[in-house]
Amino acid sequence: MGLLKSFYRDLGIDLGTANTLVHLRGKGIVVNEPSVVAVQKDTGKILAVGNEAKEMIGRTPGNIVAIRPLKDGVIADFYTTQIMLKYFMEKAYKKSLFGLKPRVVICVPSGVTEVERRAVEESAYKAGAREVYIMEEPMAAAIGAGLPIDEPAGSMVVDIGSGTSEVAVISLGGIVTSKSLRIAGDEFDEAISNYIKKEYNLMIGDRTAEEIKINIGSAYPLEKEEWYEIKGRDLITGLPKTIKVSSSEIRDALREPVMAIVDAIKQTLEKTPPELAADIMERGIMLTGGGALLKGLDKLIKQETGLPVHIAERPLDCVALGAGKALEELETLRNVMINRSLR
Ligand SMILES: Nc1ncnc2c1ncn2[C@@H]1O[C@H](COP(=O)(O)OP(=O)(O)OP(=O)(O)O)[C@@H](O)[C@H]1O
Repeated sequence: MGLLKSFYRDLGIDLGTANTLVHLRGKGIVVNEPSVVAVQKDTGKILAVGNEAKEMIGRTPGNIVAIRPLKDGVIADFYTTQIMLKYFMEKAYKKSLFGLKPRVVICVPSGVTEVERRAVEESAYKAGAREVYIMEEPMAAAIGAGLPIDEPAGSMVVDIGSGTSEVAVISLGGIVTSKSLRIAGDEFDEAISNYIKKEYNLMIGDRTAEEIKINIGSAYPLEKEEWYEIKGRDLITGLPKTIKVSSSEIRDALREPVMAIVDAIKQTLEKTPPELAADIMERGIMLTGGGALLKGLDKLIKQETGLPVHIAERPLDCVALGAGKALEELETLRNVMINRSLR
């Protein structure tokens, strides 16, 4: 196979806590599935991965459990991550990886330890990669959002995923200053569950909490406040119960984790060299990741920082698009990788 043809096997992977996206060179994003694996409890046998696994949960006998092998953006279960990664890579090619041995760019949160980074690298090799490049998520997000990362000017990207939020200032292809916090979409869901439990004695599931967040969750007062009906289990009677919650209640419930992200942005701005801060004042802050879709988050950040705030065109796809682009322009963007290793 010719060198050029072999490049078309390159994969850019956003191995996310909630979703994994795979970008295949020349094709775009070809896999976008939940980072979930269905496992038989007693035998530990893996029954399904991704969409299929998510669909199985709750609809099958109780001995099948859902595992999210990543927690807070890092690998919590190495073996399951490796199986999941292999499945998604094969799905990207629509065939077995046997003999393909692709080059892979895979993204990790900027705050990870050496051990956590190596675990990601190792799982990609075990899944069948030939060459692995590790890239920091905010860098990939910035490239995917179309920010001019190699210019000698400062750009700020805030990537809010489900496990981690990353704030970074980028200039000349490098991260100048950054902050990574393990507060993101999952903590928003948890804050909603806790609020409903405390105020209404109602137990709700993770999916319901996420549904509430997506439907009526907000960070800034809405033009028209909304109501949402939810079903759960009454903690006192043990019986099913339905209640209605308002968007303003949910906004209050979300205040703490949302403000933690706003504070991280402010702290990063304080550490930013003045020239780059001046660039950011002009260009504004770019929001990426699913959390960027929380209603009014852009308005709140604008109010709190006084800076213009933009939401990326495809916030959920930015990291995978950026990883894919980095592979396409490997020669010019090589310096944006943390490391490259060959087997
Ligand atoms: N419309 C929306 N409003 C608020 N949150 C949303 C919306 N759509 C998706 N989300 C949230 O975005 C998060 C998923 O985002 P994303 O796919 O960028 O994260 P990830 O890459 O899986 O996580 P991480 O980068 O932390 O590993 C989830 O918490 C999801 O609930």
